[in-house]
Amino acid sequence: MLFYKSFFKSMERVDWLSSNEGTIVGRGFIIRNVKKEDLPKVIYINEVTLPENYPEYFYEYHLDNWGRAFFLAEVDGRAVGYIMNRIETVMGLSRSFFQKKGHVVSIAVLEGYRRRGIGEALMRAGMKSMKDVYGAKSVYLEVRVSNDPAIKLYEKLGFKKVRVIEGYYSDGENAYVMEREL
Ligand SMILES: CC(=O)SCCNC(=O)CCNC(=O)[C@H](O)C(C)(C)COP(=O)(O)OP(=O)(O)OC[C@H]1O[C@@H](n2cnc3c(N)ncnc32)[C@H](O)[C@@H]1OP(=O)(O)O
Ligand SMILES: [Zn+2]
Repeated sequence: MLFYKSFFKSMERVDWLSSNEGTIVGRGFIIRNVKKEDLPKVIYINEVTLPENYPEYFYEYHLDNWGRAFFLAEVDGRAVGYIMNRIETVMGLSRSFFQKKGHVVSIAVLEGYRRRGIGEALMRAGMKSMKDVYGAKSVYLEVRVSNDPAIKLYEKLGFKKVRVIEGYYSDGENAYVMEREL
């Protein structure tokens, strides 16, 4: 499948061992698209890792509309991480007037499975899909100003802090908006 072949080539780290239809295989983990029956696992990971939680229909809405940019990471058959994205149409100042922008809505990896490349692989899979499948020209996200691990991950992938949103989170914490071209 061309999509996964070019994804394979685009990896900077050489930790992709093989790939086949619908599945990307990394070192000790696989990344694959989320199916409806996976949503309880995604919701579980979200609830144990992040204070930003959503009703089930919110996940279903993203799965129904941008399911090819919604990924699950598994280790030995256990769901350990996910990335949920959406595509928004914005008015661009250059190129075409209306431009598609990817939005990383939520990403998380279970605590015991961090620092082994899963978050980065989820981000790369999501960005690749938002660009190749959905035609996004850029991607952005919000992140707590105190969330160093996530900010480091995004900076490693070329995201830049573009602005601060005061009091973005329900506990009053500010968010950085971070963005990069695709
Ligand atoms: C848009 C949003 O969803 S914002 C909220 C983001 N999600 C969360 O904060 C949930 C809790 N945190 C997590 O789930 C994880 O820490 C994540 C998703 C941020 C990162 O997932 P991981 O699988 O640990 O990331 P991964 O191992 O791929 O790290 C990739 C790079 O990110 C950076 N990084 C990740 N974690 C850290 C850390 N704790 N300290 C410093 N740098 C880090 C490093 O540059 C790392 O590369 P390296 O290992 O070669 O140094
Ligand atoms: Zn957001």
